[in-house]
Amino acid sequence: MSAVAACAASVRDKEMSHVNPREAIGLDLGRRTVAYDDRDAILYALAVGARATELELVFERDLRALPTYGPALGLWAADALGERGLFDVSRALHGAQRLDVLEPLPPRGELELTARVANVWDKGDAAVFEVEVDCRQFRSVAAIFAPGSGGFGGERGPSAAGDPEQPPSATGSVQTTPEQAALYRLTGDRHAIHVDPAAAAAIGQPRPILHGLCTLGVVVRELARIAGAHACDLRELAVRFAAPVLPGERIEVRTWETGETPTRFAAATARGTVLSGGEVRFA
Ligand SMILES: C/C(=C\CC[C@@H](C)[C@H]1CC[C@H]2[C@@H]3[C@H](O)C[C@@H]4C[C@H](O)CC[C@]4(C)[C@H]3C[C@H](O)[C@]12C)C(=O)SCCNC(=O)CCNC(=O)[C@H](O)C(C)(C)COP(=O)(O)OP(=O)(O)OC[C@H]1O[C@@H](n2cnc3c(N)ncnc32)[C@H](O)[C@@H]1OP(=O)(O)O
Repeated sequence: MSAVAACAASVRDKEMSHVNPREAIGLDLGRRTVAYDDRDAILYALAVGARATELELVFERDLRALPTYGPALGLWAADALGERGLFDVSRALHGAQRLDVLEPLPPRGELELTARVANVWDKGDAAVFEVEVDCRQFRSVAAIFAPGSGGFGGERGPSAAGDPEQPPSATGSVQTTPEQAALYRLTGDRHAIHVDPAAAAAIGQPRPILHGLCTLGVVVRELARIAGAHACDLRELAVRFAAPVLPGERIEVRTWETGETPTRFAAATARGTVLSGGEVRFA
C-alpha cells in the first residue's frame, strides 16, 4: 500500500470508528431532480437486453421506460450513503432490492427523488443499510451489504425468505453477454468492480461482476415473458442478490405460482443460485 493510500485508510478507519451504524437509521440522504431523455431510456433498455424489434423500448416514437430503470436513477442515494464514512466502501455490495411501482415512468423527463436510510441491520460481521428512494412514480429500497461493519449491537433484521421446495410452475432462461456490464455501466453506475479485473479480484471475484440492477433488469424481462406480461407493466418486485453473476453467464429463472400474488421466483447460473427470495407482480 502506498503512503497516500495508507494515510487515507487510516483517516477512513478513524472516521468510521466513532460512528455507530445504528445512528444512520432515518438519515436524510437528500433530494435530487434527475432528468433523462430518449437516449438514456433506450441505452438502459439495450443494456438489460432489449431487442431491436421491441420498438417500445428502442424507438423514441413509441418509447416506454422500463420500471426497473427507476432504482438505477436513484443510485446516487447509495453513493450519498457511501460518502458518510459509515462502512468500508471498498467491500460493499448491493445485497437486495425492492421496487414498488406507483405510476409509469415517463419515457423522458424529470423525476423528483428523495432518499433516506430506512433501516440498518446488524448481521454480526456485516451491516445491511436499507436505502429508500421515493418519488411520485416509485419507491425503491436498496439493501447495501457492508462486510466488517456489523457487531454494533443493532437488530439482526429479517432473514431471507427460502425459495419454495416444490417444482417450479414455469422456467425460463436468458443469456447475458460478456459485454453486458461494460455496456450497463454507461447507464450511470461506473463502479470499478464491474469492469476492472483488479477491482474485482480485490473483492474476491474471478473477474468483473454484473451490476445487481443489470441482472434484475435482465431477469424481469424474462419474468414478464414467462407471465405473458410486458416488463413495463411491472408493479412490484423484491429480491436478494445471493451471489454475483459474471457477464456472459446464462441465467436460469424459476417461478412458482402459489395461488397468491405476488409470484415467487429465483434464478441461478451454472455456478449456483444468484437471485433468491424473489417476488414479482405485473399488472
Ligand atoms: C451497485 C452495486 C454495488 C454498489 C454498492 C456499493 C459498492 C456502493 C454504494 C456507495 C458507493 C460509494 C460512494 O458512492 C462513495 C464513492 C463515490 C465514487 O464516485 C465511487 C467510490 C465510492 C466510494 C462509492 C463506491 C461504491 O460504488 C459504493 C460503496 C452492485 O451491483 S454489486 C453486484 C450485485 N450484488 C452482488 O453480486 C452480491 C451477491 N451476493 C453475495 O455475494 C452474498 O450474498 C453476500 C456476500 C452479499 C453475503 O454473503 P455471506 O455469505 O457473507 O452472507 P451469509 O453468511 O450467507 O449471511 C449473513 C447474514 O446476512 C444476510 N444476507 C446474506 N446475503 C444477503 C444479501 N445479499 N442481502 C442482504 N442480506 C444478506 C443473511 O440472511 C444473514 O443474516 P441472517 O439471516 O439474519 O442470519
